[in-house]
Amino acid sequence: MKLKGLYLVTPDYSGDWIINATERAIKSGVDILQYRDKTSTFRDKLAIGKKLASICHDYSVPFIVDDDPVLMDMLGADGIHIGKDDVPFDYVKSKYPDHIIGVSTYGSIKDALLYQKLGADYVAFGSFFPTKTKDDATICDIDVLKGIGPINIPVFVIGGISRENIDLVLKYGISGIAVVSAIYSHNDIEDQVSYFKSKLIEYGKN
Ligand SMILES: Cc1ncc(COP(=O)(O)OP(=O)(O)O)c(N)n1
Ligand SMILES: Cc1ncsc1CCOP(=O)(O)O
Ligand SMILES: [Mg+2]
Repeated sequence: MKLKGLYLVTPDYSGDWIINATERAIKSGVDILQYRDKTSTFRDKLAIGKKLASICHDYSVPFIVDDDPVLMDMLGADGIHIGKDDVPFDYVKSKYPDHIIGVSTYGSIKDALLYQKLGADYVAFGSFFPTKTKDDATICDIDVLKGIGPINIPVFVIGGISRENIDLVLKYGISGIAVVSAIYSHNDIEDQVSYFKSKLIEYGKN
C-alpha cells in the first residue's frame, strides 16, 4: 500500500458534514485517511468509522485509525497510528503484524530510527507550526528534518500545515504531509486538496 502524499486526518466528530467533507476530499485526491476522534463514544466511533471505512474502500485509500487497536480491528481498518500516550508499539506489532503501524516521533530522529528497527511502517514528526486541533501538541524545530536521511520508512509531517508554510517542509526528504484543519476548515475542500496535491507533485512526492 502506498504510504506517501496527502494524509488527511479527521477532526473530532461534530456531525455528518465530516463524512461528506471526507468523501469530497478523497474524491479530489487524498492518499491516506486517518479517523481521529477524541470526543465520541466507542459506539459512535464504530458507526462513524464504518462510514469512513466504506468511503476509503470505494476509493482504495488506506484507512488508519488513531490510538485504538480494538476500534481498528472492529472496523477492518488497514492500520493504526500511535503516540507516546497510547498502547505500546510491541503489543500492537505482535497482535497485528500485518497491519500498518504509524508512530509519532515528535522531534526525535533517535525514536524514529528505533521504531523503524522495530518494524513501524511510517513515522510522523511534528507539530511544526501552531495548531488548534491538538491541545497538547508541542512545537518541534523544523531543523530536525535535516537529519531524516537515515530513515528509510515514509516520514510524514504534521501540525499547522497550511498553504503559507507547506514549502518549508516539502523541501526536505519527507514522504508526505498530514493535515486536519487546512482541509476540513476550508470553504472549498476540492480546491484546497488540489493545491496541496499540486505542491506535493511539484516537490516529487506523489
Ligand atoms: C499522522 C499523525 N501524526 C501524528 C499524530 C499524533 O499522534 P499522538 O501523538 O498519539 O497524538 P493524538 O493524535 O493521539 O492526539 C497523529 N494522530 N497522526
Ligand atoms: C494530530 C496532531 N498531532 C500533532 S499536531 C496534530 C493536529 C494537526 O492538525 P492541523 O493540521 O489542524 O494543525
Ligand atoms: Mg495518540
